[in-house]
Amino acid sequence: MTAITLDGVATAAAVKHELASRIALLRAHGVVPGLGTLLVGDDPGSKSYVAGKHRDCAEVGIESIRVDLPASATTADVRSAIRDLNAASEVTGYIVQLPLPAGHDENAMLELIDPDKDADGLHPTNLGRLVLGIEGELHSPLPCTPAGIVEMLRRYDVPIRGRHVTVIGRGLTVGRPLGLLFTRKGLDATVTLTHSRTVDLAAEVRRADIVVAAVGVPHLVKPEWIKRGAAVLDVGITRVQDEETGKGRLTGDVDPAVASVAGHLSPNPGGVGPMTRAMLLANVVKAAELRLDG
Ligand SMILES: Nc1nc2c(c(=O)[nH]1)N[C@@H](CN(C=O)c1ccc(C(=O)N[C@@H](CCC(=O)O)C(=O)O)cc1)CN2
Repeated sequence: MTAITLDGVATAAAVKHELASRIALLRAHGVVPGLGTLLVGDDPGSKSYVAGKHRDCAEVGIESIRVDLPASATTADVRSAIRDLNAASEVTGYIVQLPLPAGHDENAMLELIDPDKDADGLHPTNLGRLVLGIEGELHSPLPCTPAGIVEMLRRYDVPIRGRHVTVIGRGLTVGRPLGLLFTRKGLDATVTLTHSRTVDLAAEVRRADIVVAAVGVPHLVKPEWIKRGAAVLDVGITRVQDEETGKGRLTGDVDPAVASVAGHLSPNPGGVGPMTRAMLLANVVKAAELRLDG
């Protein structure tokens, strides 16, 4: 068996194409969607992700507003930048790029974001609505990586209802919200959320129809852990040095040999990452549409 590739680049391109016409309609009605980003420090990964988000905005017609603070920024500086973004009328939604440098309390900073401008769905009000299963009029943006994973499975017709999902990693941006999303009414999966203290990780993965690996441990997930035909989504990414070339390259949490057992496999890079970015754009557009309706 060779797994079908869950192509995040192509799927994200399709999502962006669909968004472009909605953005044109918003603009025709005088609503200009604007994404703000707040980046603190000079982590190379975060810088590259933020740059990508601004490129995506330019591609689809969303304005983007960039606020960069040096690594030496104090918590008071970050607080003040968040207050400014809450007040800026051209910013219809924004994100605080994570992780923040050591010494900043991420949860406290996320709590300062105006929930109506929370483009990442990480404010406690929006995460709370996900817990409560509130949908419809009280629009809550979903965290981008979980939303991207579900969207990709949907577009590849991978069944979710009644299926067993094992998520590796309980982080704020992926594992925790993904467990909530998959168990929501309408998606109806059964989820095992594993973490560093899980006793027999291989056994938990072996029973899964869908496996999501989001820990940042290169090639942790082995082919012998995978049920034949399962869908495997490789989210964690690590920068490693290539032994032959000595150059830096990116590697995922899933051993490439998993392709011989899985039914579907997302590459990394080129899988869930581009979908994360596409779902951020979708959140910004949705929030702008609600302004129009309201
Ligand atoms: N505020 C947030 N911070 C972080 C989030 C998030 O959703 N909100 N998620 C991750 C980082 N992230 C988005 O910010 C992100 C990660 C990866 C990609 C991506 O497109 N990756 C490419 C490879 C990119 C490269 O060459 O370095 C891929 O997978 O093909 C986009 C966004 C943590 N922080």
